[in-house]
Amino acid sequence: MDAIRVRGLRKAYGDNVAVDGVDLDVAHGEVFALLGPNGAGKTTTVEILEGYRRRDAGEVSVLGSDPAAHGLRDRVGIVLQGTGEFDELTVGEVVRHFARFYPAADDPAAVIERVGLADKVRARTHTLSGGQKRRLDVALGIIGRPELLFLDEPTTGFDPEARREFWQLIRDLRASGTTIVLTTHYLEEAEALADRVGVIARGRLIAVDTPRSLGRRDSALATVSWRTPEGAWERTRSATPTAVVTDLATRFAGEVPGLTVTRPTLEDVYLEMIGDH
Ligand SMILES: Nc1ncnc2c1ncn2[C@@H]1O[C@H](COP(=O)(O)OP(=O)(O)OP(=O)(O)O)[C@@H](O)[C@H]1O
Repeated sequence: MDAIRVRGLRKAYGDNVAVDGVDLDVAHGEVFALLGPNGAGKTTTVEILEGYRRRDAGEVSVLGSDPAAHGLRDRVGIVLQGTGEFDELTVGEVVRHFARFYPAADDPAAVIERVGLADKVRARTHTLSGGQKRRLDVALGIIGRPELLFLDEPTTGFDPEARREFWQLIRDLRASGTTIVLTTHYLEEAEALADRVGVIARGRLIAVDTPRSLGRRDSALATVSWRTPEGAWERTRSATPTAVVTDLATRFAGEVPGLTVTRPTLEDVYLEMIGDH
């Protein structure tokens, strides 16, 4: 059985239909990224799966139960969009405090180390930087050793190095069997982490695929570009870029100036996809 199974999920706020008939399956051990523009319905969907929000219609099963009916607190970890502040408490106190809520909590010191806050154990949470607060949120999400972890825009405000460290943390969790559902606006993050991505636009799931194959990206035409002897840039789109490059190499009798061969990025296909909706 899948970790998550959703059929015909619907949620409206007054006249505003935020989630409009979403079907979704997430396998055990999978990392699934939900992409979509602001207001597309990602957070609403995820909050329904977490049991934080009630749905208007549809079937939802999370780890075999309906999140609206059953507490899954011990088995599910949740990182909401931006909290990370606990008044005068220190990082160590907050993580130790949350650890007490779980029957099989991880070691607080080890978790703090894993999220890269070891040198902030004694810092009061309100003194942390934005990115450090998000790291604390992540620590609280994983302290209970969840089977399933929800992360809503987990790396917003992270510097590039912190983002890479966070990606490694997610890979470690995946390797230990944790199922992960994350929302993100960073396409390279989805590409780096996700087994599959789902694109939500206006409350509908318009595509689900691997990052490599989304929008038939893997079979899209390649763009070959190079510089002519006169110094102008030339480019051509081709299904057989190797032949184009071979031909250029012959023509230039060796090195082709400024040669690049590119295919559409995940961001390219994503933008094209949501532009149509
Ligand atoms: N508590 C609420 N009350 C009323 N409307 C809401 C509420 N929460 C969300 N909405 C509306 O539902 C729609 C979907 O919002 P949601 O937060 O799910 O989008 P999102 O895809 O997570 O966006 P973002 O990328 O900006 O986080 C939006 O039109 C939003 O205004």
